Amino acid sequence: MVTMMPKLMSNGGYTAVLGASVLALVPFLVGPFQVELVALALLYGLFAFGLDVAWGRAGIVTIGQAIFFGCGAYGIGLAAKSDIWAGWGVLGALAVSCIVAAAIGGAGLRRASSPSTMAVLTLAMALLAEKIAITWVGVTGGSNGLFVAPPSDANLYYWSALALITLVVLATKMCVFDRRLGNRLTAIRLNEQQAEHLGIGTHSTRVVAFVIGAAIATLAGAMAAPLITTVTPDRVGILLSTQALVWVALGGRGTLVGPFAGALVAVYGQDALAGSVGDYYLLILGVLFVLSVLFMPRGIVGLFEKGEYVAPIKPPDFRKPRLAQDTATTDICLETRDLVVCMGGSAIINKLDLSIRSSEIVCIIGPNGAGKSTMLNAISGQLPSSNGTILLRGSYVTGTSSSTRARVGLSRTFQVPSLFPELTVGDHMALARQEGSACDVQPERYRRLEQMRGDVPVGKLSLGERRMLEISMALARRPDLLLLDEPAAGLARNESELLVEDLKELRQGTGCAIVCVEHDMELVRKLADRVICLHQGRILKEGTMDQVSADPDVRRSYLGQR
Ligand SMILES: Nc1ncnc2c1ncn2[C@@H]1O[C@H](COP(=O)(O)OP(=O)(O)OP(=O)(O)O)[C@@H](O)[C@H]1O
Repeated sequence: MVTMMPKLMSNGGYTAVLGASVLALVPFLVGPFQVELVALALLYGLFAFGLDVAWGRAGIVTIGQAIFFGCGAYGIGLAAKSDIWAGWGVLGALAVSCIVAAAIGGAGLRRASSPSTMAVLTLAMALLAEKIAITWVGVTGGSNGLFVAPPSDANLYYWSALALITLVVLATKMCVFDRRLGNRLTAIRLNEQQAEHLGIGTHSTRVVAFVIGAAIATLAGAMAAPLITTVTPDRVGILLSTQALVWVALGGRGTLVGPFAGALVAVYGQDALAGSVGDYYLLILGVLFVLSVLFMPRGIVGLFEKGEYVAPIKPPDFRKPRLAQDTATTDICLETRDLVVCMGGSAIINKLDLSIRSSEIVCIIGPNGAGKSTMLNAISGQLPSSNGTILLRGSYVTGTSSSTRARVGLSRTFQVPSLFPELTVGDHMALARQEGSACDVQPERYRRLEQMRGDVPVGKLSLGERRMLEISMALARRPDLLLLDEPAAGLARNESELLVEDLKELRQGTGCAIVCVEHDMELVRKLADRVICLHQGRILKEGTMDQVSADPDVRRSYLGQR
């Protein structure tokens, strides 16, 4: 079995340790001023690394990351002002940062939000934080800021900073990137829709990543405060936030050393060019950002990258969440009552009553635009229903997310296979099993696909193989109900016939109920226990294929077109 996840950077941990060992020699090579400059650049790198957890790994566009860096710096400034142990300043700043990040993430990363929501929210928060820092003179010192004594021993401080950075980077790699959370972040970044349907709570996962990034930035800010010496409002502001974005883009998003490389280049560039280009340096930085996004999408590190790291996945125990139970639990697997789905002001699904038994294979047919895909989307939680109820295995799931429904036992596939670009077949299955079960039941053909094509990226698969892989992933959860949206579309006749055999083998082996939207009437005839013809969002006729196809209304509205 393939148990590897892709590819985020080459031998990341070793690179980090090797880099730290080389950097430890810096105090032997340069004077105290330069040592402090390198320390500050590395701490900016740590700040950018925190940003990269949010942006590079979780795809969260944040324009106000300096709020958290500044929070750490002000924590130390306030501790110095109050003459208390600096550790209290760090702990207080961490607590404030995590709470603020959780609040911003909770509000800005909801399912209904677009990426720009988070960008605008963090931008507004950074402007607000800067305003507060300027006006709350009694606490923050206003524009004059707070003084923090510089380190008495530059070399010792440098090594302490380096140790902290190495520790944070390795801990983040081992406890986040190489673990289940890291795999989830990869999945969400590559294909959020499929991640949801695998059962990954995309909202909570992203919020956790954002909070981790904020905590790292806070630590960086706290450690940098004695090097900055005066903590002023610009430490929480927009300029530093956008500079950090440039550092990450320049160094390489989603890599361990990229944010550090970007920060080092930028800080040293600024130092070297400050005299000659003055404020134009920011313009140069902006141009660098655009160029690196356009021509070096993986930044400086990407230029040297060969392989990427692989993280073992430990498949968890399969658990289904508890939901409110309906009183009459039967062998009914799926039930919709008076289901209404409105889009563009009209009811696409109109008071649909549907009942699917365990182990039953039901094919949904109907003319284009009848609402078949909409029905699947509403049942799987991708579309909200406007009215009515949906029960899965007797549990009310109306209004719940796709990931919750996946955890209750619903899996689905899409008209166009929804996979994770860049990942291999083995990666897909490892990810699906991480969220599902290690002992899933797969038809023979699917097992062979995984064994023989495990290392093949999905982009190189045929349509038939992609469809098989998508179904195979859906099965990793050992679902009670499998929804298939036109699984035979684009397949050759012999592939469709194999698909029928696969689905029957699956039903036989697992007792899973299957609801299959399909236009291929030959396939429907061979596969279905029951056929439902949908028309204008309502059931026009249901029964065996012979009963449905003999119905005059069905012939007029649908079969006449075929
Ligand atoms: N986002 C949307 N906003 C408004 N109307 C929509 C939207 N998506 C789909 N519709 C409409 O809903 C109706 C049902 O679409 P749906 O895709 O569910 O039909 P279908 O039965 O699956 O058709 P097909 O067999 O062609 O896939 C169509 O008339 C379509 O135009």
